[in-house]
Amino acid sequence: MSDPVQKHPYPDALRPGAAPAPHPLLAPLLGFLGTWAGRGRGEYPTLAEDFTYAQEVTFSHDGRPFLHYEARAWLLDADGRPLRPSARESGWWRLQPDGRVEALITQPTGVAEISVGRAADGAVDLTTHQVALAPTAKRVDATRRRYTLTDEDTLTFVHDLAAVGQPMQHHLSARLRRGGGN
Ligand code: HEM
Repeated sequence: MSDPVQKHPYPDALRPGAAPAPHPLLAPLLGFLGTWAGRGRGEYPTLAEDFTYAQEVTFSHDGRPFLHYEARAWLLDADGRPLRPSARESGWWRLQPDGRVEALITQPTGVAEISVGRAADGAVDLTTHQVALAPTAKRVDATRRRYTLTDEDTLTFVHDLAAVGQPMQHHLSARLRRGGGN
């Protein structure tokens, strides 16, 4: 006889005040914890048109010195209605002493990024340390990601991309609100 399946004894926390207590190294990014939703715009010189998208992002932790990160986007039509699923990614942001961050992020497009940067004053700036590509993935050379808490309920995001033979330049900008809405 096997034991009955138990509920996970160590669920993730989505708020700084929830159990488990956040690891002290999470301090610079405590304001990121939770679920965010909002809209953004994107472009790239290889694309015929700019696009508008909506996105949900979640940061959680289990008491250890890393965040679990998950983001799902979908494209919107000119009237703001959902058009189709778009980029999604998930990963782990490892917080180091002095606010250093090592982020491991994977995408279903066959791209795995390791980015490094710093977190301070509710902002983090990540640049590529290494990109690994699945054999059929499009070529991605590097990214730069900046996340900024402009107030406790607003997270802005800017993403630059060097890919498919193009130099580093703007791909995405978004403004997310805590718990949803725009
Ligand atoms: C909110 C997140 C994102 C959205 C909404 C988004 C949206 C798009 C869209 C609409 C396209 C055009 C192709 C298509 O229709 O699917 C595209 C292309 C592309 N995106 Fe993104 N993207 C996102 C994040 C990313 C990230 C994180 C990366 C890389 C790390 C990336 C790399 C690329 C590349 C390489 C292309 C192909 C360009 C080409 O072949 O000309 N995107 N993206």
